[in-house]
Formats: sequence, structure tokens, C-alpha cells
Amino acid sequence: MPKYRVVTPKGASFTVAGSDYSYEREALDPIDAEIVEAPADEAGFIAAAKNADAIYAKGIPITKSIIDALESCKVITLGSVGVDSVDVKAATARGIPVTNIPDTFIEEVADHAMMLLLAGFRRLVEQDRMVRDGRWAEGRPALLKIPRLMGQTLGFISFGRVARAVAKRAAPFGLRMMAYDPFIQETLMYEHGVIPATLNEVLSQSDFVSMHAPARPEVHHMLTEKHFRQMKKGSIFINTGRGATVDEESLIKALQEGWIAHAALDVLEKEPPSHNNPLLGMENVTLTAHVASASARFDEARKRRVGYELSLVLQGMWPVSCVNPSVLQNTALRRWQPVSMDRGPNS
Ligand SMILES: O=C(O)CC[C@@H](O)C(=O)O
Repeated sequence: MPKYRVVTPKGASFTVAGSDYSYEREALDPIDAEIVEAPADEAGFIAAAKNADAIYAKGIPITKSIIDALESCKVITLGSVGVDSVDVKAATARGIPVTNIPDTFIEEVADHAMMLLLAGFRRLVEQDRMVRDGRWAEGRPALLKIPRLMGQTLGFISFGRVARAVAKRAAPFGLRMMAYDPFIQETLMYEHGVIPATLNEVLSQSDFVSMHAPARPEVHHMLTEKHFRQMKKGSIFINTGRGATVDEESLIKALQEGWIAHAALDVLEKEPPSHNNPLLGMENVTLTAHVASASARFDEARKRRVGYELSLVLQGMWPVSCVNPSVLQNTALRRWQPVSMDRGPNS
């Protein structure tokens, strides 16, 4: 009989740690685990996960009811940086470590944010439509109204790892950059050619506002009507973080009433959006389907990283990236390296 029971939602898979992953600082034996695919409904998931030793939480909210029903779970692993799908407070109360992967797809998300910035700025989607609709001659006049990119200001809200990777990409375009992030040292901003700023300064001075605030309750609807009113009339709002950080109704109003020029969004408050979400019908909006992290490399890396975190804990060691590290002190797990985080799980 396998030693461990690991529960995953249907279709989610992970790889037992191999030997060439950069985070592997200790060789691990493959875990002797039975992998159980659980149904996505809460009752079905609880029935399958009750006796689990570990859970891979993908595609299903891991609620307090689920967590309270777990009898022998030693770790809940996430295949994302965002921890909004797990009730971390409930897990902490039960002494269960929750792991995430904050550093596996930084490059992909930064590429995507840069792509949205450029696509929004040069009106890629509108231009594409014009050509396909036989409106070739309309393309040039539309762009004759926009400024040159060089010298425009890019403002970051939150300056974690993804934002820093965007800054590296944006610098060669000649963008002036500023960032609001009370948790990041100003020296780190200066190192990236970014000027530290208040939220008000970022909003009122930026031609592009790139939102990177993490998925945490404290930043739910961090941007509301008053913030969109502070933004420049021709500005572009980019979001590759979480839809919930923005009051979407206010964003829609800002776009409809021309307080800002364009929104380029990979994330929405409700995903997938309902068919009557006004954003879907707006010309001044560029949308992608929460895919910024996706690449063949990321998918592989995610499976390996999730498997690695699971394997560490099941073999008695601290995980690499624990979002509630306080619980580790009270476990019998062996500390094998300090958890390295510069500002928390989403940095
Ligand atoms: O699951 C994904 O591909 C996206 C996850 C991403 O939004 C995250 O929070 O890490």
C-alpha cells in the first residue's frame, strides 16, 4: 500500500521531484504516493481529501469547511503565486503549511504585461479589426492621435518580482518609471531605474499604470472610482495581477466616460466573465483570459515545483515557499534552509 495519499482535483498533475530543478538543495527520493483525483464540488472533495496527507489545490477553492474536515493533511500546495483560492487563515489555525510558487513564471507574466502595454498603446486589436473589416485607411489616422512611446511614464502599483521584470523590459523603450509599494525598499526601485512614489503620484503622473498588487484581502478593491479619476485622461491601465484588486464597475465607468483611454487586462473580477460584462463590448479594452503565466516551460516547471514542495514536507522537511511560515515552527519538520522571501508570498 502506498505510504501517502495525495489529493488533486481532476486534471491537475504534478511531478515527483527530479534532480535538476534549481530549487532542489537536497536530493529527494520519489514519494511513494497514491494520487487521488477528487471531484471539484466541496462535498466530493472533502470525501476524497479527508484522509489525505497532502493536497494540490488547483481549480477548486480550499475553504474553511474543507480545511476543517482534513484529518491528516501535512501540506496544501498551490501551483500559483496567488493564494486567494485557499483559506490560509483556516490552514494556519489547523497548523497546515500552505505553499505557493512565487518565482516560476515571472518572465512569462512580465512578457505578457509588456505585450498588453504595447498592444493597448498601439491599439493592436482595433488596428487588426480595421484591416479585417476592409477599413485599411482608418488605421493611420487612429494612430496619428497618439504620442510617441519613448519618454512616456510607466507607473507600477506594487513592485514585486513581476513588476521588476517588467521594468527591465520597459527600460530599453525609453520609458520613465515610478512605483508605489510601501513594502519594497527604495534602493531596489532605484536599482531598476524606477522612482519611488506615492499612489497618488503614480496615478496622476503615469501614462501607463501597471497593476501588480497581490491577491490579498487587504488590497481587495484597492482601486476605486476616486483612483481612476486621478489618472491621466489618455492613460492606459494594465492588470496582470488579480481582478479583485480593482473595483471593476469603476474601471468600466472610467473607460466609458473617457477618464482613461484604454484598459489592457489579463484578469477580471469574475473569471470567465459573464457574457454581459460591459468590458467585452468595449473598443478601448484589450483582454486576455488570465493566461499571462502560461508557457510550455511554466507548465512543466509548475508540475515539478508542486511535486517538490509536496515531497519535501512528506519527507519531513520544510517547504521552500511557505505562505504561512509561522506554522512551520510548531511542526516536526526539519528546517533545511531559511524560507527566503523579501516581502511575502507574492513578492
Ligand atoms: O494558474 C495559472 O496559470 C495562473 C496563476 C497565477 O495567476 C498565479 O496567481 O500564480
